[in-house]
Amino acid sequence: MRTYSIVLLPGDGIGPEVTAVARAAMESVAALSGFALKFSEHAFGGASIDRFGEPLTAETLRACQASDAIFLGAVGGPKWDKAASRPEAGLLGLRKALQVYSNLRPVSVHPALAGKSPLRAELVAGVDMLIVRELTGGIYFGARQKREDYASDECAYSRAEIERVAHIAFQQARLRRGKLMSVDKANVLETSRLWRRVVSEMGARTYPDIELGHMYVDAAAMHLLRDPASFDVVLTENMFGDILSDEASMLPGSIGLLGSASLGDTRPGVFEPIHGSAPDIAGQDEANPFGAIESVAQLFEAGLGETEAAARLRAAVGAMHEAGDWTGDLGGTLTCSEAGIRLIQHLERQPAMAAG
Ligand SMILES: NC(=O)c1ccc[n+]([C@@H]2O[C@H](COP(=O)([O-])OP(=O)(O)OC[C@H]3O[C@@H](n4cnc5c(N)ncnc54)[C@H](O)[C@@H]3O)[C@@H](O)[C@H]2O)c1
Ligand SMILES: CC(C)[C@H](C(=O)O)[C@@H](O)C(=O)O
Ligand SMILES: [Mg+2]
Repeated sequence: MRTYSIVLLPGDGIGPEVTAVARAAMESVAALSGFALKFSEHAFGGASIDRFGEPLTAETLRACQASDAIFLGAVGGPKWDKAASRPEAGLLGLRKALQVYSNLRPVSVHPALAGKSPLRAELVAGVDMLIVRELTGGIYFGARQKREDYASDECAYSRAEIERVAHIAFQQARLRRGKLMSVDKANVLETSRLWRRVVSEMGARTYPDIELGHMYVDAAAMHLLRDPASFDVVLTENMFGDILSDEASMLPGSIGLLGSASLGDTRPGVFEPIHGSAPDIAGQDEANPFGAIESVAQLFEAGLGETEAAARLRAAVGAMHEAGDWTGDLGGTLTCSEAGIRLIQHLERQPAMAAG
């Protein structure tokens, strides 16, 4: 039987809560789809600081490198805000070490969710976009200085770093509606001027079939709310992508819904919901696990090539939306763990439904 090794990094706050649901869903789908998963779980982020004094140990990194795919819950929290090495540094270290330079964050609005957005239902109806965020460069990884009354963070990009993530975005656009919007701040930043020049050259030379546009990030933040359904693939650098994807999570109505795939040129990829550790609701079994579940669907599809398993999972989530089976952030009554149990019930009903 096909067997894959999966590393689980539950992390902190609601991370372990959504990871428990993700693991149960993975086990259920694997059994239904006829493959096996071998899990190993490791402390990561704040949990790893507490046990080992650092957010990402060499042993955890080795286990990740030897796996087929990594599922990550979330890291961080006020407890470690003053730690010498923060939980978030472990996350950045993992992304860099694995060279997962492209982060794919799909944003779509299931018809049953149209009334859940703070935007009018008719504005968000039909939203289906993919944010491709550069993940291992830019200001997150530039040189830093820190003195008592002065600090600096450098933002740098090379042509090669821009080209490799832009290829991913152009190729995704080909698989979708053929539109790519590159977002930068080329009216101010040198890195953005290079970004725009490189992406434009690639569009003209290699992807003339793709309808390529450019927007400044401030205008993009506005257009995302004015006409979100007009976006197909959005390509942007590391920090702009972080910010725009949290903004875009309000189109379907909750940050708890969005998943992501962080991919490099080889396995393993890292699959994680876009939200954080949510200290305000941690420990209360209130978190929405659907972002984690969407990340599992991406793990199956982009990480393992198990597309049928991903489809099963997404169909079960769709059935839950149709039934109004939601957690409190969407106005539902389910706890996080109840949502997980309900999801597995929907999954197990599927084959019978298909046969009947
Ligand atoms: N990938 C990651 O691990 C990741 C991502 C973002 C933030 N963080 C870290 O998480 C910590 C908290 O950050 P924050 O509060 O700015 O962002 P957050 O995403 O944790 O929470 C923002 C708000 O969204 C809500 N929320 C988040 N996920 C939810 C879910 N699944 N269901 C329902 N509601 C949800 C929270 O309750 C909170 O009100 C920080 O330490 C931050 O660095 C980690
Ligand atoms: C926790 C933080 C380092 C991380 C980021 O900024 O990339 C998070 O916000 C995310 O979106 O995955
Ligand atoms: Mg973020």
